[in-house]
Amino acid sequence: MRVLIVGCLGSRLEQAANIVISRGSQVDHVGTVSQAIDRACSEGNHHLVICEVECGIRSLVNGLASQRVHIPVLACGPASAALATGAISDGADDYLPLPPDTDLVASFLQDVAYESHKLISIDPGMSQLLCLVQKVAVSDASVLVCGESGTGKEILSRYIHKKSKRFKGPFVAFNCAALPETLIESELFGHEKGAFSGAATRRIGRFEAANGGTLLLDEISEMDVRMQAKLLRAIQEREIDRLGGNASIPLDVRIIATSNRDLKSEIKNGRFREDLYFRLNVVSLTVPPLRSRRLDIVPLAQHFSKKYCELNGLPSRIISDKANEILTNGIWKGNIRELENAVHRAVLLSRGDVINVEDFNAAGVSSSVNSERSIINTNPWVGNSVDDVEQALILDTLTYTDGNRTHAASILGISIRALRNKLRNYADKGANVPRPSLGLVTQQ
Ligand SMILES: Nc1ncnc2c1ncn2[C@@H]1O[C@H](COP(=O)(O)OP(=O)(O)OP(=O)(O)O)[C@@H](O)[C@H]1O
Repeated sequence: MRVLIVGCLGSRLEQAANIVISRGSQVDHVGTVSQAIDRACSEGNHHLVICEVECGIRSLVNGLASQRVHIPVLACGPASAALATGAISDGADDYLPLPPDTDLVASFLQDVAYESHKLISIDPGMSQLLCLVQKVAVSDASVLVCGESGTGKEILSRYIHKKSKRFKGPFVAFNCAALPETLIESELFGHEKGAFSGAATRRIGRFEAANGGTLLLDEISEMDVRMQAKLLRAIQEREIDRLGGNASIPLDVRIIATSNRDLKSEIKNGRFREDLYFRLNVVSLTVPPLRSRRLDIVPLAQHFSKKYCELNGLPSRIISDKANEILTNGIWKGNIRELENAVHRAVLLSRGDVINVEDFNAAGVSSSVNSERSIINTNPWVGNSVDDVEQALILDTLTYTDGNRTHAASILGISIRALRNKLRNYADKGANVPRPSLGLVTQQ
C-alpha cells in the first residue's frame, strides 16, 4: 500500500510515518496541499493521504475532487474535538490525534487495505483453493504459499489473515528479496539505539510490529542461509532479541511465507534449510497461474479498470466484449500483475467510456488468440518470439537505467526478484547483461 503524507515532518508526523512504514506500507512525503494534489494526480497510485490539519483539509479534499482523484483522506493534528469535527466537516474521512496511537493508525490502514486488497475470483480452480484457505485460516499453523510470480500469493496471504482469528491484529509484509543481507537482520528483529553506526534511535523490527497478528515473509527462498538459521530460531523459540539488546522479546506471530521457486530443489542445492522448510510448510497452498483459471480474467480486468479509473480520477470505463474475449482466450505469458499493468495502461490510453482492443494494442498487450485474431498485427516485433521481445525489452530498459535493477523493475512493472531471475537466465544463455551500477543494493 502507498501512503502520501502531507505536512511538516516534525517529530509527531514522523512518528505517524514510521508506524505506517512499520506496517509494511510505502510512504511518500510532501510539504503542502498543492504538492500533494500534483503528486496524487501525476502518480495515481496512492491509497491513502494523511494530512496535517493546518495544511488545509478543505483545499486538499476539494483539489483532489476537482481532479477526480478519489483517495481517502485522514486528517491529523493535536487531540482536539473541535479540530477533529472541523476536519471531518471539511471532507476528511477521519481524524488521527497526534502523537499517533499505533493501534489507531494500524486500524485506519487496515480499513484502506481491505478495499485495496480485495481478492477477486470466480474460477472453480481458485474456489477449491479458497475453501481450503477458509479451513486452514482459523488455525495458527504456518502456511507456505507457492506459485508463479504475480499469481496473487501476497493477496492470498492477506486473505488468510483476514479470515483468521488474528484479523484485528497487524498484517506485516516483509520482502526477503528487497534488502541486502546486512539490513535484513535489523529490519526483521529491530535494533536498540547505538547497536551499530547509524542506529540513532531504537527501532522495532517486523516481527515485533506483527505481534498479535501475521508476518508475511515474501520470497523466502531469497533469504541467505545464515539468516535462515536466525529466522528458524525466532520461529522455534517464539522470541527475538533486538540487535544490541539484552532482553528477549516474546512473540505471538503467525508466519506465512511465499516462494515462486521450488523449495525442495533449493534444499537439494543447499540454498534452503530443510528444518526451516518443515517449520514453514505446515500447510502448503499453491496459487494456480492465470492461464489455468481463465474465468478469473474478465472479473479481474473489470476490477483493475475500476481501480485505475478511480485512482486516476477518470470516469468509469467498461471493457468491450471483443477485448474481454481476447484477454480471456489469449496466450497469457504473464500472470495477474501483468494483466493489472495492461489494464492500467489501457485505462490511461482509452478515450470515452469503453476500453477497446486498440487500447490494449497501444498498451502493448501482445497475447494472441488462436491463429488470425492476433491483437497486434502491425507491430514491428511481429516475427519474433515473446521470449526474444521480452529479453530485448528488459536488457534495453536495464541499459537505460544504467544497470539499476530496482529502477528497471519499476519501469517494467515486475518484481525485482522476477527481474533478477530473468537476468540470471539471460546471463546463463550468454547474453550481455549490464552490470549493477555502483552503490546498488540488489544483486543479480
Ligand atoms: N485474486 C486477485 N484479485 C485482485 N487482485 C489480485 C488478485 N491476485 C493478484 N492481484 C493483484 O495482482 C498483483 C500481484 O499480486 P501479488 O503481489 O499478490 O502476487 P505475488 O504472487 O505475491 O507476486 P510476486 O511473486 O512477484 O511477489 C497485485 O497488485 C495484486 O493486488
